[in-house]
Amino acid sequence: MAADIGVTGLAVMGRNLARNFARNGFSVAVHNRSRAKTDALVSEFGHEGEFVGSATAEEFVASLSTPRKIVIMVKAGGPTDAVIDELTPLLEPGDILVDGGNAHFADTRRREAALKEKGIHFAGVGISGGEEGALLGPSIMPGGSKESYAALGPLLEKVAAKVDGTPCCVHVGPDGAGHFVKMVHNGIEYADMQLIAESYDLLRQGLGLGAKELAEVFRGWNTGELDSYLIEITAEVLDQVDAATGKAFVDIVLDQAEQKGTGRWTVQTALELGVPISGIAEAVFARSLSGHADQRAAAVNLPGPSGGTVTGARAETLVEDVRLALYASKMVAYAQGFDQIIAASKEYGWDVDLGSTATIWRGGCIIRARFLDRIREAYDESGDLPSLLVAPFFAKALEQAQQAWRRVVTTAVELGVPTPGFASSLAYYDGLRRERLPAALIQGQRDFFGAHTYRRVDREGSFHVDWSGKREENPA
Ligand SMILES: NC(=O)C1=CN([C@@H]2O[C@H](COP(=O)(O)OP(=O)(O)OC[C@H]3O[C@@H](n4cnc5c(N)ncnc54)[C@H](OP(=O)(O)O)[C@@H]3O)[C@@H](O)[C@H]2O)C=CC1
Ligand SMILES: O=C(CO)[C@H](O)[C@H](O)COP(=O)(O)O
Repeated sequence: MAADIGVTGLAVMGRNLARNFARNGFSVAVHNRSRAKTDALVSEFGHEGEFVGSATAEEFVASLSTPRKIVIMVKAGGPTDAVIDELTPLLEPGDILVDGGNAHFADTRRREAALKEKGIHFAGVGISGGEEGALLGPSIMPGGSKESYAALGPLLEKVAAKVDGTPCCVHVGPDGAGHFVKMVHNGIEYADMQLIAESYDLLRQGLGLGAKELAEVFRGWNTGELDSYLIEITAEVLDQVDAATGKAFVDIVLDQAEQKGTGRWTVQTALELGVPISGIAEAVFARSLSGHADQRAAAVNLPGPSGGTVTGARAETLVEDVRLALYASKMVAYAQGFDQIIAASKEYGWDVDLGSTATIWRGGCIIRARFLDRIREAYDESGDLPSLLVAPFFAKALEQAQQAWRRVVTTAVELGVPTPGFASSLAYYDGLRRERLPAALIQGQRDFFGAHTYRRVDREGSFHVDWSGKREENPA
């Protein structure tokens, strides 16, 4: 019998996605470059559903019902191109190739355009949730044509996570829209993780709390507004004890955060689109700084406070203040991420629905959080919000949090605890709400040294001052 869907690339994500399809009643053709992973999947999990294992790409393609639907789950970049190149000559017009990896959206656009010429649909589909999500229900962000989604959608929606019965899977938009939204998801993931790490660091330094006590703090936070997957797993990580040493697990892990590239892409793309995603950028840079071990070792004795505990009234409110600072900074990260999606949607004509995007992030993915319901409501109520932060729910929450946020940044600065995420998010917030910014002075400087011209607050047009002459203003 011909299989309903194929999965090629059977490492942690592909294997579990294939099992998810099979557990949901689809027959699944499975294939991997090296045969061992295919055999292992069929022998270990064959009882979970109907799998058709193939040793070669030819067998794999031949085992699928037409039009073929093939999900590629391999390393992003060259490996994805290699798989596409191997499969394409075996496919027919109307077949659908899905890239479920973390591809750069520009690669997806290039691949879709090339395959379109051969009549093959190419859909870049963001998938989040890690190993467990792929098996039990990920958040799925499909791009590609409406036509490809008409065929793929029912399968993807069946295996996606569900929240209140709604699948965390909606057609995001054409060509690279799905992978773009997944990239921004990962950028927000970086920001959220950095903010949580700063909260942990400041409370540990400022109050002298141990890892187990901090696990309890995070567990408590997870019952309120901050309820989210990342807060939940933070408590688990902090609770973990290293079997070899009996120390807190977090204390035996090397403090150098790695990255595979999606956070960096988010920032690079934001720079190109001119969108200030400063909180996300700080999170990427904080990981980079952590990895500069030699510089850190050389700088360790530079002057400045190195921790120290907070006492008195400030100590009593620090946990709640940090919770509020985390909540407010997290709102900024999401607002910046959504701004970036809006900018790309306009640039590429994707028409991404922001409320639906918030809906698909409510479950299954790494950034799933209770407050995504509020984001969905905000964009459903007003699709052209100038910033998420001005939506009534968020404006009110920021009002309640902003004084605590300032106290937290002040405390961190006094203690010498680096909080780039909190500080830059607060600076972004203050920058947005400032009636007049010092950008006017920058314009003056630009006009002085480079005759770059400026606009006036009281008249239309561009102007230039003859700085090296009589310093008179002339229309540019
Ligand atoms: N891991 C995670 O939590 C998440 C990963 N992703 C993305 O999903 C995709 C798969 O991730 P993951 O499961 O972690 O696997 P990896 O990213 O570790 O990729 C391993 C898979 O890629 C295959 N592969 C590598 N090079 C080639 C090549 N040149 N030709 C053919 N196949 C090749 C490997 O085959 P072989 O066994 O023969 O070496 C193996 O099946 C990636 O794009 C990743 O970014 C998305 C969300 C979460
Ligand atoms: O895509 C993901 C989740 O949605 C991965 O977990 C993500 O790639 C991890 O990124 P990094 O290794 O850069 O921290």
